[in-house]
Amino acid sequence: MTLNPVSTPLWPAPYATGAVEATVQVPGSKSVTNRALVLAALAAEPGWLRRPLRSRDTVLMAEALRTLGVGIEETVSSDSAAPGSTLAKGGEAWRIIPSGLRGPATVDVGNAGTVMRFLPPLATLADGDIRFDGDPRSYERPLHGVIDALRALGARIDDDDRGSLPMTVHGTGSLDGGTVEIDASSSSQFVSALLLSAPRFNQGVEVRHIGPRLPSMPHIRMTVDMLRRVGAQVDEPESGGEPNVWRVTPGALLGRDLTVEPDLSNAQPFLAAALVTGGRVVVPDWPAHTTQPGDRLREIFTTMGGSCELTEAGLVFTGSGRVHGIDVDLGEVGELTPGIAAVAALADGESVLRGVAHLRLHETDRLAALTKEINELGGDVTETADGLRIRPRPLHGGVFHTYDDHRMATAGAILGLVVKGVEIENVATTAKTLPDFPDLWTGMLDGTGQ
Ligand SMILES: O=C(O)C1=C[C@@H](OP(=O)(O)O)[C@@H](O)[C@H](O)C1
Ligand SMILES: C=C(OP(=O)(O)O)C(=O)O
Repeated sequence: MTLNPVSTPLWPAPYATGAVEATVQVPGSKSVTNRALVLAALAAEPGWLRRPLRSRDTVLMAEALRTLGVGIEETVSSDSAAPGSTLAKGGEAWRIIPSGLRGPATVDVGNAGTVMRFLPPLATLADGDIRFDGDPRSYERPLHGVIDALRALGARIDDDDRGSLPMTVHGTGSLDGGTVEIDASSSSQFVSALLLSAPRFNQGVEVRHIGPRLPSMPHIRMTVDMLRRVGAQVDEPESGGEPNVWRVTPGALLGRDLTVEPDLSNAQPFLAAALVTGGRVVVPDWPAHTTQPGDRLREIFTTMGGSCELTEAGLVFTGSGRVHGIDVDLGEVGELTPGIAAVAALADGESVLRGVAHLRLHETDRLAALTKEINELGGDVTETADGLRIRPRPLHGGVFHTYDDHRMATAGAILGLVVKGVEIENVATTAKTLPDFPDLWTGMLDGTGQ
């Protein structure tokens, strides 16, 4: 793929003149918010979503569901935490009122993998035609697994034989469901998409992954866990089922009251700030148990030189002043790769990041983008067949292009903390999952003496 840097406003990445010391309240998880919206829309009764993430990806999901007839009422309450929750008080709560799904309608997926993959199965349950369109990049991201599977399960989809967007799902109000084989090696979201709507398919679903290694298993665990919490019956490999096979039984879903955890993958740049400056960052409300892949940062950033402790105040992450290289398979936690690559470029030794070939089909070709942008600041990164080899070298300032990728922008900001003169092109792209990023970042540095 050719990377075309575009010319948009530059954001001078703040330089930290000392060790970062801060507490950062990280907004809610994109993956939890968008799963919860889909499950609530399919439920048999209204539900609540507290402290949802409000970002481009989640607003696109909410807007799409509204277009299909679902009621989503937004309230700002003085106490949006569920009773008994340890989460700080205040924030938003969304009430989701399911109703018969209907077309004709057009869904804008933007460049949200969760919207473009999770909603076509739901659209088969709508009465009428649902057209899906999105950003130019959404046309290039893999969707064939969802389209082919839905056809095999009884849906009619018009995609002009492209296997990608734009496309129209001709909803008939129901889907047979049944057994389907898919190759989900390019995105775990194919599996999650089919499972999430399956309780409403006439026969439920049996999804069999056939093909090379499936990425992002924690995200599939999150899907299974959230389905079970709303009353669905799911059989899966990790509870004694057949490897690579998931089964969902048809049945009504409950309307729940769910409080969204902070987005642990979006906690990454803040933890990285402590790591690369030898400082200390506290992330309140870090869950003791979670399916979020970002929880792996505790182990990965400890190997890279920091230490962490889960306390009443949240996760306390402390840098040691040294950053070490790492040899790690990130296949399960691919979305952490850009931030780990940025830290690795500042380490005292070589890093090899493996198992993430599928990142070439994320928001941008992340392997090419990281290689090009870190090298343009003086780095030495090479692409391997399934990842990156990073040999740290002294870096210098320059423009860090982001290619409409939120995680490229936050990776550039990590570098800018310790490399003077880094300018991030289009930092606004962080709005995909973390709209307040520039303010959160400068707020973190207030008092650090930048
Ligand atoms: O299901 C989800 O919420 C996600 C699954 C992963 O997708 P892939 O399996 O396509 O990498 C991850 O990278 C993405 O950020 C979110
Ligand atoms: C890959 C990502 O997003 P998406 O949900 O669009 O796939 C990501 O957030 O890193």
